[in-house]
Amino acid sequence: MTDLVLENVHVRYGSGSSAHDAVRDVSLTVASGRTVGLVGESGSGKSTLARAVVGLHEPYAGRILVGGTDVVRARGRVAAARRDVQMIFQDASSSLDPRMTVGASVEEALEVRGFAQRDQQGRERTVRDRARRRAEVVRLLETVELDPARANDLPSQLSGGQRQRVAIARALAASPRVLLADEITSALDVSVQGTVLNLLRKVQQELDLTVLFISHNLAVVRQLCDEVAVMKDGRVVETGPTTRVIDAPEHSYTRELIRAVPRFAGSLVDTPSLHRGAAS
Ligand SMILES: Nc1ncnc2c1ncn2[C@@H]1O[C@H](COP(=O)(O)OP(=O)(O)OP(=O)(O)O)[C@@H](O)[C@H]1O
Repeated sequence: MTDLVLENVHVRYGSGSSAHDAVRDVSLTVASGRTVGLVGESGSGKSTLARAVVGLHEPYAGRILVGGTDVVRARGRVAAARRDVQMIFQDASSSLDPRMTVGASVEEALEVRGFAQRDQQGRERTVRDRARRRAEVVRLLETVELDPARANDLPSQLSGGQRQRVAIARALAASPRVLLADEITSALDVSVQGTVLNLLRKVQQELDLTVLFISHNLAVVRQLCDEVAVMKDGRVVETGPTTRVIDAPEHSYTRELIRAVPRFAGSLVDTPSLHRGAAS
C-alpha cells in the first residue's frame, strides 16, 4: 500500500521581500493505486507541488508522506523512499541526454536509481551484471511498447511520443510506487496524445501505481482520474470524485475553469481517444 499524503505543504520561492508562496497549506491524499488529477490555471502551483514531492524543491512547512514515510526528512538518508516516487515531465526532449542512445538512457536510469532484485533469501541485492541489466532494459522498453530494436537510436531519431515512452521507461526503471505526471502530453501532437495516455493507464493498472496527474485538459482528466484536486493561487480549493467535481463543481473557480474549456460541457470531442491497444 503506497498512499501519497501531503499535509499542510507550503513551498516558497525567494526570501525576504521577494518571497513568493507558490504552494500554500496544501493537504491532499492520493490513495494507493488511484489516480488523482491536479488541475488549475497556469501559475496556480501544480508543478511546484509535484516538484516538492520528488525533492526538486524543499517545502518550508508541512509533511510529504509516501507509504507512511516522510520523504522530506528521509531525503539523503533513505534512498528507497525517494526511489518510490518518480516524475515524468512535459518535455521529454529536455529530460533525455541528446547524446545518449535510448538503451543507454534507460540503463543509466537503472544504474542511478539502483537496479535491485531479490535474492533467494528475499533480500534486495543491487544487480551489477551487465547482461541482466540489458535484459531489464529490453523488458522496460517492451513495457512502454517501444520496439527494443530502437535501443540504439538517439532521442533525435524518435518521435515526440516515442521520446515520452523512453521517459516513462526511465521512471519505471526505479520500480516506483508513485508516479507524478506533469502535463506529459501537452508537448505532443494531438494524434499521439491518446496513445501515451493509454500507456500511462496501462502501466498504472498493471503495476498498481499511485498517480498524481497534472493536466490542463479536463476532458482527459475526466477519463483518466478517479478524483480531482483544483488549485488556485497555490491552494487546493476543491477536491472530490472526478465526475462530481466536473459535473457539479462546488467552487466558483472550478466552474470558471470548466466554462473556459471550449465545447467541454458533457462532450469529449476534443479528447484524444483513450482506449486499450492503440498503436503509437
Ligand atoms: N523557479 C521558480 N522561481 C520563482 N518562482 C517560480 C519558479 N517556478 C515557478 N514559480 C512561480 O510559482 C508559481 C507557481 O508556478 P507553477 O509552475 O508551479 O504553476 P503551474 O500551475 O504548474 O503552472 P503551469 O500550468 O503553467 O505549469 C507561479 O507564480 C510561478 O511564476
